[in-house]
Amino acid sequence: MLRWLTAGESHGPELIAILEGLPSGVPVSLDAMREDLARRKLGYGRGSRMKFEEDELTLSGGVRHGLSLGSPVALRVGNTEWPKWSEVMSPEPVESTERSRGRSAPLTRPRPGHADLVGMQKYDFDEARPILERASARETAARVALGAVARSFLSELGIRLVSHTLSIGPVRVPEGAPLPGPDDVDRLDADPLRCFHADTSAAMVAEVDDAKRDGDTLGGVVEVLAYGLPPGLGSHVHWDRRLDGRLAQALMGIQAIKGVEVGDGFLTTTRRGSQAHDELFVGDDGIVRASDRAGGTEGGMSTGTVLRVRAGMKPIATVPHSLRTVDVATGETATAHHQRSDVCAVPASGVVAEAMVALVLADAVLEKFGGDSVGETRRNLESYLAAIPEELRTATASDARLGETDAGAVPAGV
Ligand SMILES: Cc1cc2nc3c(=O)[nH]c(=O)nc-3n(C[C@H](O)[C@H](O)[C@H](O)COP(=O)(O)O)c2cc1C
Ligand SMILES: C=C(O[C@@H]1CC(C(=O)O)=C[C@@H](OP(=O)(O)O)[C@H]1O)C(=O)O
Repeated sequence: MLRWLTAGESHGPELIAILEGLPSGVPVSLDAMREDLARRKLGYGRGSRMKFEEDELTLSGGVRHGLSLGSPVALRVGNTEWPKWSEVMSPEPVESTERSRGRSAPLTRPRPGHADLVGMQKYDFDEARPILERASARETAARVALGAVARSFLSELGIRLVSHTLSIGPVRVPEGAPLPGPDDVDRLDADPLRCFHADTSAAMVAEVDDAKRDGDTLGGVVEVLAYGLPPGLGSHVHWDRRLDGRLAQALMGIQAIKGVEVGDGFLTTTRRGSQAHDELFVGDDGIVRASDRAGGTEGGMSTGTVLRVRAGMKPIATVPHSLRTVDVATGETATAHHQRSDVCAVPASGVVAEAMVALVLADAVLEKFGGDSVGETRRNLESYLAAIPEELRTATASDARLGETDAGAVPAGV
């Protein structure tokens, strides 16, 4: 079992994360983790904070000479902006006069769509600062750093992930556009919206410009693909063991994600049964699925084909053209507080979604194959695959196979 926890506030000194249950022998590279942290800052439409704030990553446990030890991996993502916030976010009490000025001024005009108001009700605060600090997606930096470790473990077993942007507001990748493979990550990261379809990406840039001009914000949809999964991760036997359910929870657990789809998702509900499923044929290397509408799971288990999951993000809640709210200090109608914000953070959400999918898959792999060292996990995986009787074997998922099926087409509707 793999467990993970994060702690830390958006403007605090650092985020802290722990990953428990990782076998020994997994390459853990600070450079690879920093690369993923840099990827999370990408995306046309992110706010100014992404430019001046640095993630200062350090490893505090669980790794020696570049390899995991089997003990909990502990890491810190320091925040270079901390000196400016050390009074506002001081863990020590501060004088009440200091509490009322500048950055410390109470935030009493909660933003609709953010955690501000309900958080104040629930945690008994009279202003939003103590809530927004943890509700902020700054926390996803810690998850992405952990996700890099999970990805390294998975890649030791031949499992590789990629994410891309499917839509920004109303602009979406057309039906039939090719899907990215695991070797397309650099190309995707070079695109302003992490979109695999160049013409759509240009239209997305225009959409972000438009929203920014209007003082507005945008959401969208990202998709994560996992290549090289074995069949049988997760289980049909109990609701909380279903792989699709676990993925949905992990993706919905990302700030602002409001919908998750597996495979063709809601589109499948509009099809007749004869057009909704992936028919089986005898291929050269075993049973072949003729399509990938299901997105790589059946009965809550991975099928061994490419996993395809999507997450839909609502538009950023801190709308520059401020939304109407109530000033809870005066009881008067007001406009919601706004200092700065992202116009669109969908590409960054794709990188976070990739991290969450990696963590869930790594957990499911360990549940199925165990192993205190990565070598043991690999041996167990290989012997499981070798023990599947010839007549039940499916051909291994690969880019080439995906290209031969209709899964290469991006289905309409999300
Ligand atoms: C990568 C990322 C960046 C975000 N940036 C902002 C932002 O700049 N301003 C904002 O108001 N919300 C931002 N959000 C969304 C808020 O964190 C989210 O709206 C808030 O937690 C409430 O959403 P919820 O109802 O899903 O929890 C961002 C989310 C993600 C994933
Ligand atoms: C700091 C990050 O994202 C932040 C997430 C966020 C929110 O409300 O979720 C609001 C913004 O912060 P601020 O309100 O301080 O400008 C984003 O910059 C990050 O992703 O590293």
